[in-house]
Formats: sequence, C-alpha cells, structure tokens
Amino acid sequence: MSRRFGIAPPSYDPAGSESATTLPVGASATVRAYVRRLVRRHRGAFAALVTVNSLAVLASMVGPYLLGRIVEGLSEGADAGELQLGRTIALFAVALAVQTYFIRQVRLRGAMLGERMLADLREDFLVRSVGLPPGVLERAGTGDLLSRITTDIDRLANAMREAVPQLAIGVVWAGLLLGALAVTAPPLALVALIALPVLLTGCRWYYRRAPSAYRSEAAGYAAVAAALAETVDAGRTVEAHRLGERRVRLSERRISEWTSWERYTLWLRTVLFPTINVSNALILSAVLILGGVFVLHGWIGVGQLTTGALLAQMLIDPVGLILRWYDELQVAQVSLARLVGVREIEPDSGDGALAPSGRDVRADEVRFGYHAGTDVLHGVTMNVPSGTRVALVGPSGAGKSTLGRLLAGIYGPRTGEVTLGGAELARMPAERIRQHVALVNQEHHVFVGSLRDNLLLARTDAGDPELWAALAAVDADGWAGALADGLDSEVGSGGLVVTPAQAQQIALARLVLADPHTLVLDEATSLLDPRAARHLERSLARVLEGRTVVAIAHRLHTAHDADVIAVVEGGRISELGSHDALVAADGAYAALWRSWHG
Ligand SMILES: Nc1ncnc2c1ncn2[C@@H]1O[C@H](COP(=O)(O)OP(=O)(O)OP(=O)(O)O)[C@@H](O)[C@H]1O
Repeated sequence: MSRRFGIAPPSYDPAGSESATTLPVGASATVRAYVRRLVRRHRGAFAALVTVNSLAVLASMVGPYLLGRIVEGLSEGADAGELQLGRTIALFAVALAVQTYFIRQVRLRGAMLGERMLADLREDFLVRSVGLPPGVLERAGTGDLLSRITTDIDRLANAMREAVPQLAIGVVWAGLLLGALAVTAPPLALVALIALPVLLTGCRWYYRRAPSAYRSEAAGYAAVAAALAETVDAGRTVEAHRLGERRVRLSERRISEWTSWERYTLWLRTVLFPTINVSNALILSAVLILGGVFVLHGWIGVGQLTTGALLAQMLIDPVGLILRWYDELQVAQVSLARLVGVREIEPDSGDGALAPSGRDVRADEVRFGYHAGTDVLHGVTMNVPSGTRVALVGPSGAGKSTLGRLLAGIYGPRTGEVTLGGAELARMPAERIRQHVALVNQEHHVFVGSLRDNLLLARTDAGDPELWAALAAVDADGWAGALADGLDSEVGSGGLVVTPAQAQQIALARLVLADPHTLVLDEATSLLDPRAARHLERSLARVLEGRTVVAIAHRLHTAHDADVIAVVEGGRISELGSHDALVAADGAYAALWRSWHG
C-alpha cells in the first residue's frame, strides 16, 4: 500500500463524511450492464467511428512505410531514379490529405456519438425520476436528486462527449499500430511490449488510489467553500456572538484537510507521469537498441527497423490518450452509478385492478419509520368515516404529518395497512389514489406556463367553464377575470408575478378540479397577512365542504371545530374523541386546550 513509500492518504475523508444519500447508488454489475446496453444501442455509430478511425490510422502509417522503403533502398545502394522519389512524395501527400480528412471525420463522429449517448442518458434518467414513487422522493428529499441531475450529469457529460469516443479511438489506434509493427517486423512488436509490465504496474498502482482520492479532494474543496460561504452568510450572527475566531479556525481546518488531499493527489501524479514517460522512452530505446542488434544479425532489414521505430514512436500518442481518458472515466463511473441507482428504484405501478369500494379511510396497526430500525409511528389504528372531520393534534415531532402522509397514500406503512373503501392504498396506483385522496400542504407552486396549464394539471380534460367555476369557488375569478389574456395569461417565473395568496388560490382551484372526496390538510401556518389569510380560509372552507377532512392542526381552533380529535404523542394515538368529550376527560388534550385558551 502507499504507506510503504511516499505520502499516505489523509486519515480524514470528506467524501466519506458527506451526508448519507437516501436514493440508492447502482452496483458495479448494474452499471456495467447499463453501459453495455448504451453501447449496443449505438453500435452503428461506434462501428462507423472505429472504421473512420482505422482509415485515419492506416493513412498515418503510409509515411513510416515509405520512409522505411527509402532507407532500405539506400542501404542497398539504389540511386534516386530507382527510389522514385517524386512518386513517393506524391503518395505521401495523398496519404496526408486522406489522414486529415478522416481525422476530421473521427472528431465529428466522436462528438456526435458522445452527444447522442448523453441525450439518451439524460432522457433515461429524467423519465425515471419523474416516475419515482412520491414516498421515495419525500423521504430522500429533493437535494440528492437535484445534485444527481445537475452535478452528476455534468460530470458525465464530459465523459460522454470526450472520454468514451477518445478511449475507443485510442484503443483502435494502439491496436492497429501494434498490428502494423507485427506485420512489418514481428520481433520489434515483441520488443515494444517490453514496456508493458512497467506501464501496467504504474497504472494499477495509480488507478487503485486515484478515483477515491479525487473524490475526497473534491469533497474537501466543497467543505472549504461551504464553511466560507456560511461564515459570510451568517456574518451578523458571527459578529454578535463573537464567533470570528472560531469560524477562522474552522476554515483553516477545512483548508488544511483539503490541501492534504491535494498534496496526496499531486503525489499520485508525480508517480504516474514519470512512469508513463519511462515506458515511452523504454519502448523507443528498446526498439532502437534491440532492433539495431537484430539488423546486425540480419534478422530484419534496416528499412524494417526505420518503419518499426517510427511506428513505435507513434504508439506514444494513443497510449497517452488511453491513460488520460481512462482517468476521466473513473470519475464518471461514480456519477453513473449514482444515476443508475435511481433507475433501480421500482417505478410506481400498483395493482390496476384494485379500486376502493367506499370512502372510509382506515389505518390498522400501522408502523412506519423513515430509517430502518427507528419507527416514527408505533402501531396506530384509526377510522375516518366518510364525511367526518378529524383533527390530529399533539406536540411537535409526534408524528402527525407522518400519519397524514400515510393516510394520503404518499407512504406505505412498514407493517399494518391503510385502506380506502377496503382497498389497500399501498397497492393502488398513485393516479387512482389521487382521484380519491389529496394531500394539501403549504407548498403552492405555480408552474411556468399559462394559468390554464396550471389548472389543467389537476384534470386534463376540463373545459374553460369548469376552470372558471373552479376559480370562482376559491374567490379567484375576480383577479383572474381582470387579466388581459384571461386563462392564457403566462404565470410563474418570467410571466405574471402572482402574490402568495393568489398562488394558494390557484392550488385550491386545482383541488376543486381534481375533486377528491378525502383531503389530508397539513395546515398552513400561514405567512400571509391576516386579511389575506381570512380571505383564504373562507375559500378553503368552501373547498372542504362535504368532504372527509383529516387536518393536521397546528392551531387548536381547527381541532375545536372537528368531529373527532386524535391526540398523537410519541407516534401513538393517546386520546380520541370529540372536543367536549376530551375536555371532560381532562387528559392531554384538555391540558393543551386550557393552556391555549387560558
Ligand atoms: N422526511 C423525513 N425524513 C426523516 N425523518 C422525518 C421526515 N419527516 C419527519 N421525520 C421525523 O419523524 C418524526 C415525526 O415527524 P412529523 O413531521 O410527522 O411530526 P409532527 O407531529 O407533524 O411535527 P410538527 O408538528 O413539528 O410538524 C420526527 O422525529 C421527524 O424528525
């Protein structure tokens, strides 16, 4: 290992301490299978690239071959006439022109192949990420997925555009040169291979350490940037608490961790590059020295030696190309594994035949946790009959939102079941669940597009009268009607800037259109001004009318109005009953009510 000589890798590994990703990372076998499929899909383009590349390499061999013939002729005492110098020069010029043409073709086709593979990869990945089950994304958070879509795709873009085509070119190039060497002077081909063990040993040593070291170096740099950015962002707090010195020490520690990885990767390169140079020198000197000996013994001609030496010299370029891009490919492999990992998540399918026969929602002995081994809900059983209003109350972190998401079918329970009209939600296709149950939370995103597009998301077949009716139901027909382009008005970033209250109305209008009979309401701890909030509550009340509502109540007056209140404490339902019954029972809810009311 590297501890035996040179610099040992730093003991602190920032790559290892990055927050654990919750989306899976593809196993090596899966990544290899994906690459094989990708190559197979583009086999025609690969074959064309190999063909034009071979033609370019073959044309490049004409020069050494012609020079070898001249040297051979001279050594046999031929005169200028016999050497046909004019014809040789013309042939050389033609070969050069052909080579130039095909090299251009190689570049063009290489770039096109790279772009096509990249487009395929992007498409594969994006299609799959859009189809991820909502629970998976909720659990993993969008950060991990976003970093895969941005950083990992960027890293792969470089590999696809350059590394894959260049590696294919390098391998074909080196192979053809070695083949030509074997045909011209078989003993010289063997001699050229003398350098191989040196090269392979050096590369093996380097590539075993380099990928993880570069990852750690990159993570170390990210940690430096994060520490500095945080210090600047939190400037006032740092000042107020006199944290300056502590922040400087933290930055210094991060910088020293990063530079120790920089030093380590530099050390790796200081071993690799000389190894490559030594192998190159070894190839050429072995061919020249041993080739000279072979000529003296008469085993090969001096012309063969000339051609052989030139071909051996030409080998340096493709070998350099292979090593350079192999390095790049190692880094890309890590990103590819992260992308392929997303493809491994089972898409949300569900049992198409499963349909609810009723509107009652039931949770039965439900246990659920976000991480293996730690449950957030510990055996919750509750019944939400159609048309009732249930309020979930309890301390922060008790599991109210989690229970709400299970009742809305976003997550499936670890054990136990949640059913709607007797049908298990976890086995129902997401599309069908959405027709019956909706989760309403505080996020009211307005997508870039027309107001109509934003509303149609909820029900693609709705006509304009229905859209206007939905807007009227949430009190939004006034401002929407005043827009110059009506439903065609562009909203979202770049278009009309809608106020937070209007965004909430658009979200509620979508809900009216989707018309689910059951709503799980993760109550908005509204950041709106009181007038807008009152306005919105009126609209919301109209939307809720006649539906089953499970409200996660952050304000107790929501609970007061509910038919049934469930007190959630430590992942269990500790009390269940109407407001009056629970106040009379004088338990946890009564205490909460008194403290809030008092
Ligand atoms: N996406 C998530 N990933 C991991 N843990 C989570 C996630 N969401 C919630 N938790 C954890 O589950 C527990 C219950 O959280 P939950 O949000 O359901 O509680 P809550 O009663 O709704 O709290 P609050 O009133 O503060 O929203 C908490 O310990 C919380 O940290």
